[in-house]
Amino acid sequence: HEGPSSGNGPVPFFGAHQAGIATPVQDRLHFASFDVVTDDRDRLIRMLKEWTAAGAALTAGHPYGSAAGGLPESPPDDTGEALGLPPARLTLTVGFGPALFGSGGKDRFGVKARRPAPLIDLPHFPGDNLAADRSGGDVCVQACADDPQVAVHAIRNLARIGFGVVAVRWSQLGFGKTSSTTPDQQTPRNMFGFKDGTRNIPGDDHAALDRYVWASAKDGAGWMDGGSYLVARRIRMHIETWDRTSLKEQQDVFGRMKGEGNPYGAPREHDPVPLAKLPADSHVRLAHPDSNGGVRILRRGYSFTDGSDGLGRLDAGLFFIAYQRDPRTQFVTLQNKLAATDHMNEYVQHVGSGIFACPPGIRKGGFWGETLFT
Ligand SMILES: C=CC1=C(C)c2cc3[nH]c(cc4nc(cc5[nH]c(cc1n2)c(C)c5CCC(=O)O)C(CCC(=O)O)=C4C)c(C)c3C=C
Ligand SMILES: [Fe+2]
Repeated sequence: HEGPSSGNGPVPFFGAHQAGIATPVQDRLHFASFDVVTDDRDRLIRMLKEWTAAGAALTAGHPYGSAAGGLPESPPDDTGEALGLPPARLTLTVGFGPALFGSGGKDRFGVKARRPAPLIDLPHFPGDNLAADRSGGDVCVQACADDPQVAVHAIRNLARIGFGVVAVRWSQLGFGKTSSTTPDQQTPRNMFGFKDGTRNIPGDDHAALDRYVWASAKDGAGWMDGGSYLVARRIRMHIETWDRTSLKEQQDVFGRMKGEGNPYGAPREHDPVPLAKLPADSHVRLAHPDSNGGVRILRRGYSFTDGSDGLGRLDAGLFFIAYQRDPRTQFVTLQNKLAATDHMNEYVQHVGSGIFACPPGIRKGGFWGETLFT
């Protein structure tokens, strides 16, 4: 796989693909969605160039500019709370939402004609209860690191640099990665206590990445060649209900055993899934490629717990992140299937949503979004 799978070191910032997609999953997430608050295309481009310079510094473990040695009369360039911390495998992944390309007769930044066909407005799915203030956005940044302070510092400083050009619309902290892109590691567990990420696309399976994750110029939008489409869903999990549910019912929901993580009808976690042995409405049977014409996605989600909800219930769940080549045939196909009959729907609800076109990797001397804006 690309980059180290543990340790405090840096993950390369420049390359053919953005880091944070196929690179090994870190422990922590700070995901931010921004609205662009100016109509000035040149200002937006200038900010993306400055974000790029900052991204290169921060992912290498350096402050962006001066944190404590600058002019006493000015606020420091860098806010400083990551001084002395290692890079912690920080990755920053940028994406562009549908609204950036304009709607109706408006073409805010002169890119309307370049909106890629896969960057759809997601349809309403049965059971969705989406909050506007946790959905959408013009630009997203996924910051992942093994230290939450490093991920939060990165988003905070990008927001600071972007003042006057972008404003945070919503953001989400995550912990306890729920999927692995390195199958040699132990599979992490989600808030339901189940191993999550067993059958994910591994970050070193280049054939599968080319087929299911990396967009291609052949798909229509040349500027997205080597990029990927990100779908994010804030999925609330009804923990208290789940915790009163029998072990058998919990296992029936997934069609996998809670301890080992093996599928019904097979002894080991990574054994092929004997689909006919799983309940017809189980999550794994419904999400499996063989139930969906071969469709696969790269999952890279995190658990979240944002305290309690004021009614004594944990405000917890899964911040689901999936990367794919075309959401129309991948996420939408799967979510239509799951929303209709997944047994898990008794215990979860989708409350936030976003879709973003993540451009290809940055070349040295280039900038985030260069292929879109030039
Ligand atoms: C639209 C896609 C998916 C959503 C939304 C989703 C939500 C979700 N999933 C879990 C827990 C598990 N999911 C597992 C497997 C799995 N899930 C999806 C897709 C979505 N999940 C896929 C494609 C797969 C793999 C299917 C396969 O090929 O077998 C598993 C089993 C372990 C694993 O393989 O990862 C668990 C557990 C939760 C809790 C959740 C929303 C809260
Ligand atoms: Fe799942």
